[in-house]
Formats: sequence, C-alpha cells, structure tokens
Amino acid sequence: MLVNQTSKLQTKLKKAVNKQQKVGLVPTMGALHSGHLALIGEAQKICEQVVVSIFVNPTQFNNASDLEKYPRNLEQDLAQIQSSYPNVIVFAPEVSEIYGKNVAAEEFDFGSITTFMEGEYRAGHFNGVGTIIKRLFNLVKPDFAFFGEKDFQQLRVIQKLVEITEQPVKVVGCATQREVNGLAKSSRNQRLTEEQKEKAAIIYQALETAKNKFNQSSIAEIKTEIKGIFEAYPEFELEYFEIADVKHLVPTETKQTNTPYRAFIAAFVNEVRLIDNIALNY
Ligand SMILES: Nc1ncnc2c1ncn2[C@@H]1O[C@H](COP(=O)(O)OP(=O)(O)OP(=O)(O)O)[C@@H](O)[C@H]1O
Ligand SMILES: CC(C)(CO)[C@@H](O)C(=O)[O-]
Ligand code: BAL
Repeated sequence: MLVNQTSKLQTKLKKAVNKQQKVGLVPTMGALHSGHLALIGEAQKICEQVVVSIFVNPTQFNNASDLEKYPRNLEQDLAQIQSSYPNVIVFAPEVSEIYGKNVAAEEFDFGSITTFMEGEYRAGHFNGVGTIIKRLFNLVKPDFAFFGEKDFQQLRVIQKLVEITEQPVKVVGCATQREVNGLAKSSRNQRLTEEQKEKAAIIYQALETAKNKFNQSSIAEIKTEIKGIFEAYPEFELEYFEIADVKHLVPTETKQTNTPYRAFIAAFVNEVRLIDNIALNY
C-alpha cells in the first residue's frame, strides 16, 4: 500500500512494532527493475514488515540534467510491487515532506571510502546519500536495511553511516542482478537504446577481463587492457577504471598479499552514466 506522509507511515509501523514484527527497509529511487525486486525478496525472507521507499533524492545529484532525466514511473512501480509483494508498505514522499524548505545535504566524514571513484567524480553525492538514508532510518527505524552491491561504494558508506550515527540497523548487501549479456540492471538503462544496451555489455566484459587477469598481470597491465577494450567503442567514454582494496576503497597500483580487491568502473554512453564492480580475488 502507498503512503506519502511520514505521520501515516509511522502509524502503520507502530502496528508492526506492537506485533513484534521485524521491520526491513529497501531504499530506492524508483523505476524499479529485478535488481530492486531481489532486494525486496531478501528483505521478505527475514522481515515480517517491509518498507520500500521511492524517492528521487535531489541532494545526491551533482548534475541537474541527470536529476531532471532520472526515470520516474510511480504507477508502474506500485503495480510491480503489488503483484509480487502485496504486503509491502511503499513510502513515496514529496521532496518537501523530507526536506521542508531546506533542500540541502548534511556533511559527513566517511573517511577514505568516499575520497575516490564515485566520491571523486560526483562531488557531494555521498553527503546527499548519507542525509536521506539517515532521515529514512530515523523515520522507519528498521531492524534491517538492504542495499545492492552494484553500488558497492554506497553500501560501504551506509555501513559507515550506521557506525558514525550509532543507529541500530543491520545493513545487508545483496548481489548485483544482471541482464543475460552481463550488463548490471540499472534504472538508468531505461535511457539507453536496445543497441546501446547490447554494447554496454563491454562494461561487464571489462570487469571479467580484470578478474581473469588479476593473478598473473600487474594492475598497470590490466588498466592498459581495459582502456584498449573501450577504445574500440567510441560511443562509450570510460570515466574511471580502478582496482581498490575492499576495506579502504583506495585505488592502488600494487597488490598486497591477503588483501581482498574489487575492480570498479564508471562509463558514459552518450550522457548516460553507468557504474559496476566485481570481486577480483575473494
Ligand atoms: N542490478 C542491481 N542488483 C542489485 N541491486 C541493485 C541493482 N541495481 C540497483 N540496486 C540497488 O537498488 C537500490 C536502489 O537503487 P536505485 O534506485 O538507485 O536503482 P539503480 O538501478 O541503482 O539506479 P541507477 O543505477 O540509475 O542509479 C540500491 O541499493 C542499489 O544498489
Ligand atoms: C540509496 C538511495 C535510495 C538513496 O537515495 C540511492 O542512492 C539509490 O537508489 O541507490
Ligand atoms: N544508485 C545510486 C544512486 C545514484 O546514482 O544517485
């Protein structure tokens, strides 16, 4: 069922708490796809009451056109949730319900995990994500909250946010759902043509290449190979390809033993920006 106001949401959640039900939160920006539905499915496994928030959060966008063109389709989102998960509460507030008149992000110190990659290329993005998630956690008071590994850096930011703000929420990371060709499901894929979606499989192919070469090649060699892959596709612009240790998320050129690494990529197809990542050695 759909709720737009925080007061109504809290009334509904009181009932769940009185019944000693576990509450799970799945934050989204809507334009739902099977990646989101997988998160809801994971939430349903361990929580009797699941809340899905649908809110295109303005303070996390560093690019006005990206915010304006972000796909929005509340009717279709509600129909999808209703048909698969009829007991879910959908919280879809207006911007004013969350921010009042002050549409601004709080500042957080997330340390090294936000210094590079998304933190570097989307200035202020993670302060915006931290702001909305802190507010949603305060409103919903979930026992568990579910986030996709597709946005791996974001997942680590949320874990850090919980630590900094001492909110009693367990953060659950969920595996990336992909198209048959390997392209990570993403709401922004809706802005691609069918041909672009097919070609965008090179993002995943680049990550797989990095994974296959990780043991026998240096990071410099892997980076050269990935750049070469993208040179063959002039309509794609590689923004970054990095290999970073999972703990600090600091890109590196040298491999340390007994350290788990992931490869991270961001690329533009025309003006649509896609991201993805893969575990390399764990
Ligand atoms: N392919 C996917 N597999 C698993 N989780 C996903 C996937 N895509 C998104 N998610 C997760 O769903 C949640 C909501 O993400 P969001 O609404 O931004 O969708 P999105 O598809 O990531 O959109 P976009 O990529 O355009 O930002 C986040 O926790 C995100 O990591
Ligand atoms: C977590 C989130 C819903 C916060 O707006 C957003 O960043 C997203 O959809 O990944
Ligand atoms: N899925 C991450 C949210 C964003 O791109 O702003």
